[in-house]
Amino acid sequence: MVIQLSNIRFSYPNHKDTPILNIPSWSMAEGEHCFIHGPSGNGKSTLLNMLSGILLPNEGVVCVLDQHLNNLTSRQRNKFRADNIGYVFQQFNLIPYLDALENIQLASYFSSSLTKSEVSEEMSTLLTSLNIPESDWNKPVRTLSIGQQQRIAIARALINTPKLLIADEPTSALDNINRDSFMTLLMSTVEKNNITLLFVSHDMSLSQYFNRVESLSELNQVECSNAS
Ligand SMILES: Nc1ncnc2c1ncn2[C@@H]1O[C@H](COP(=O)(O)OP(=O)(O)OP(=O)(O)O)[C@@H](O)[C@H]1O
Repeated sequence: MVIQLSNIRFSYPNHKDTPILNIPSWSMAEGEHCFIHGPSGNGKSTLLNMLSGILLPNEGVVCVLDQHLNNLTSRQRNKFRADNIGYVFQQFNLIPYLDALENIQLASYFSSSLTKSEVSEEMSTLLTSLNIPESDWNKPVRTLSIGQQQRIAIARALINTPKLLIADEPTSALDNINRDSFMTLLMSTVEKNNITLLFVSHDMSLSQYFNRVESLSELNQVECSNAS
């Protein structure tokens, strides 16, 4: 299993009496493309932060790629995340004054899986396959279009050849045309690289791209709804 959650309970330290997650059991197998939907505030980002080892549960076991994240120190979890998990964020989180190559290089800096020359080669391959013309690779990303920035964010998420890709509302800043081309590109890229994909969004129209669709409120048994 790529993800295995058992008896998870989580609440934020400053809101101990407000449980956010209560997940008895949930898993994802290698190669699955899973879409989890839920309204704003019902714990999607909290779940993703737990799967990537940024947050630990108060109870239960988080197992990713056969590694119990609970057993790792925070430093080990950071390394594990850099080596194994790609992340595409809602607001891209690119550094605006750095160019495409520098933004991608930064992600590779935290992982030891590739040498410097392998990183250069892989960056060229990814940017080319994601349709970013070479003439744009050295421009500050803030001067590129939103669609191009989004594609650079995919390249950055894939540079360390992750086995698991996590996407948190990555289409929220895109118009319909850019959204559809982003989704088509994302799905063909994960398919080609045999990457397991977990994608969360409130936008149900995106579910058509996935072979597994779940509602967070069904897998999360938390008693009172946090959704706003
Ligand atoms: N650091 C925090 N401290 C305390 N409460 C938090 C913290 N982060 C999130 N929450 C609360 O936890 C609940 C779930 O938040 P979360 O961000 O996981 O939801 P979400 O489904 O991702 O929402 P959105 O779609 O709006 O991003 C919300 O009620 C939120 O207010």
